[in-house]
Amino acid sequence: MAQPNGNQQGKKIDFSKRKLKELPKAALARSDVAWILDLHHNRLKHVNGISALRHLRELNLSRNEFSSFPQEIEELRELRRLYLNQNSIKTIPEGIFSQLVELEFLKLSNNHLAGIPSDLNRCKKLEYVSLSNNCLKDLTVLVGLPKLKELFVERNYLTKLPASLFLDTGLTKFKGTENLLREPPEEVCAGGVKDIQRYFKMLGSDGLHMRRVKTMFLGSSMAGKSTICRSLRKRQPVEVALDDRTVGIEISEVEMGDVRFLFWDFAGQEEYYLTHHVFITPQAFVILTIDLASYSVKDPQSFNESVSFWINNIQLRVPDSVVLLVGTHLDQCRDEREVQEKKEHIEMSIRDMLKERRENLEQRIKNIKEEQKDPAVFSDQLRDLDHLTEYNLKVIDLIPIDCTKPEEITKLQDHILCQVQKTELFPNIEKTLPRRFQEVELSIKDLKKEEATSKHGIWSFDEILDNLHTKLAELDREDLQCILRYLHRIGIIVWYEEIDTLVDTVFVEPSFLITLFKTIVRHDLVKQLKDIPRKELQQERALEIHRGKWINDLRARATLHNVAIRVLLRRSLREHQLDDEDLVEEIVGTRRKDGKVLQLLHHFEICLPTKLVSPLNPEAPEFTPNKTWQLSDLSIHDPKDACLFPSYLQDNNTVLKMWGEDKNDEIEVRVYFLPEIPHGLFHRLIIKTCSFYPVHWVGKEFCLLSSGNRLVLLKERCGNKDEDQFIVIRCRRPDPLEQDMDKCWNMIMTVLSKLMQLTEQWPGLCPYICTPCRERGCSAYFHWSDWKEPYTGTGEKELCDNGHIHRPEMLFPKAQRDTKSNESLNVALEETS
Ligand SMILES: Nc1nc2c(ncn2[C@@H]2O[C@H](COP(=O)(O)OP(=O)(O)OP(=O)(O)O)[C@@H](O)[C@H]2O)c(=O)[nH]1
Repeated sequence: MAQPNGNQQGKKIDFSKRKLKELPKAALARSDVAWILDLHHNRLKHVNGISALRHLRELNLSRNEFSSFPQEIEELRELRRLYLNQNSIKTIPEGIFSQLVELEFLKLSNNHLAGIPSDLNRCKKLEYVSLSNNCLKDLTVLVGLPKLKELFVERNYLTKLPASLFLDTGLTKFKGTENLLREPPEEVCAGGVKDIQRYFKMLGSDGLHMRRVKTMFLGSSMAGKSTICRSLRKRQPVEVALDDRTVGIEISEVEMGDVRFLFWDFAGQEEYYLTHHVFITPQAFVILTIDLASYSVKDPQSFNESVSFWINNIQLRVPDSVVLLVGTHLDQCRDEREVQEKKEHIEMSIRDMLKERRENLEQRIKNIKEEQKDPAVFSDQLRDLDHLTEYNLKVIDLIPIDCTKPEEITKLQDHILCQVQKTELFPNIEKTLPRRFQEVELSIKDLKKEEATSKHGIWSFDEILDNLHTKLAELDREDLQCILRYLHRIGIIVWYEEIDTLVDTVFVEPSFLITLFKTIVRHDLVKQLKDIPRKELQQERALEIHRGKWINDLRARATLHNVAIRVLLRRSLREHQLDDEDLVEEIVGTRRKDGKVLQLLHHFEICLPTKLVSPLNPEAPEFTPNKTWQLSDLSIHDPKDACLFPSYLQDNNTVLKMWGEDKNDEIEVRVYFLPEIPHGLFHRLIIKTCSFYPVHWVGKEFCLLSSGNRLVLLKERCGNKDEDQFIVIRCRRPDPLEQDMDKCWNMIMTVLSKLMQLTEQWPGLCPYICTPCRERGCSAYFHWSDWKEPYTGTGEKELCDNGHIHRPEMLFPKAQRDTKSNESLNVALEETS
């Protein structure tokens, strides 16, 4: 007979992770005293007999195989907590919840529920309800639950939230992303309960119905993005000079028909890609521009560079987008046949690409299902993969145009308008907004014209509030915060309130800020440094010899001196005729304080503040005898004198010299990425890990971290298009005879947690973790079911598919067997959860 897991405390019976198909008799044996029954991670489809446990307070049936709601639960009248998440329940009959009046906690996420029974409303003691990942369209049933504090409804089909769910209720936590919300829009919901309450209070009964689409123009340099953008704006062809390359991103607003388009024109030059992903946001319309004249159907590189690179990036970062293909330079193509051939080639190749990705995902799901020894262990991973297959990049056929002809611009405009009207492509283009939102938006537009600030559009929060008060008397602080958050999320303004030093700064002209960004992150930085006149150097107390050093350090170490950054920014401001010294200092910074631009670059992990002298090892003993090294506050506030930009790194020599040859007795973990490693991910991993481990060496595809006398090597392997792309994490212990691997695993797990945290910013990315067999030449590997879940193997040794024997501690962290013993993993888990 099945026995409960571990030590039972009388009131709790634990039968989790047992592959059970029936409720075990032993679970019912203590019906008089059992309070908690844990049956999660089994294969249950029913729980016949459970009604015997009349005093049950908590029942956990998550991760089982229920396709219908287990009716017998209605007999459990004392139930407080019920877990039925991660099953396949489609409906819940009426009449069950009306019996469960003591229920306080209900978890039904990850099922297929299309509705909630109306008698759920009788559970007046409910405090927590999770219904995420279902098919719900309406939440009215939940109105009037007096004690409801936390509600989770992400990934459903909700279009509208009931105002009475939020107004004058005790709700404190709400998550509702990835629905089809119009009222309130998702950008308001992202601000949490308080913003939703503000929204409904301001909405009243006469909300405005707005149709607005953020439109992002992506594509290679010279494809014609700016030409299209500017021509659509002017409603006639605009010729863009050949040397007028977009620097960063240009933002503009255009009204076409009854839709307002917010155009974001992204620079196509490679050096700018690193900062693009910050601004590529979900729920946007992407116009992928391709120069048809230079496109070649014979050269695969042509498709890779001008199409597949972009489609992959969009798919990784915003996998649910709508992409319109626009082919420019029609006038420079030979004839209609050439255009048709190229159009068909591009469309067909994209279809193949998307099909291949889908098949790859399906194959992986199939493999896991076939290989699985214990389905419960893999269920999280299967769910993530299933979720990835649900993403559906919608690519609209290519429209070829000649940007030099007025009628072609009109044709493109009509085509764009026609696409955004299609509800199957843009189901929630229309948003309901309180009139106050529009009033504030219009007033901010007026602020942009104010002479004193029109060139930079930088305002303090209080200045904006004061200014708006003259027009909108009863607008309070919280109202304005709620509206600014919304305007920030839709891309009208930039307000990074999460950065302490910028909480009071609102950029009403986002393109100005981005232009400043690009003063530093650009393709021709060395030339920019060379072009600085001597007089401007002197203003920052720099000499010619300093310039030489800046250029050398940039080339050799990818570091840019803070003085150089200040000189470049000053230059850029002067070009914008900005000379108010207070403002300049605020943006540029001083020797003692970083300016706003640098703060933002740090925040987005584009660069890492660094010292130019060799870093001291904080764990080394201090020189003074008998005195231990003090990690004083000084090391934290120590002003840094340069920034490391990993994107400017040229080679790997320093790292390779420090690391020497790879050895077999090191621990190695690999993280594979499907379809590929996103551009900039490795650079950001370098910044994340180097800010954690102050002793480090960096290279173009390598990074070496040191903690005490242990070394961890990170290596990016991009290979060519047909090879798997992965990141290797290796750890070398100081003494090969040392048996205790815990410290090595601590380092690896810290790096891994930072990497997994980063991957969350690319929702279309599919990581796969494994330990390769350490035997030289062996291609076998050990798959990690889930990096957060404990490894459940108990054997003394592990055998690879080719029969090579390994000690488990060389393959998996001890933390995977005993989570509590690994502090850094626990920190990592907290960070990522
Ligand atoms: N003849 C012709 N020229 C075009 C057409 N479309 C764009 N051009 C020209 O191609 C050049 C590059 O166009 P841009 O719009 O600047 O290209 P972009 O994609 O914005 O380039 P980046 O700013 O580098 O990202 C400009 O000189 C345009 O005038 C077209 O359909 N026909």
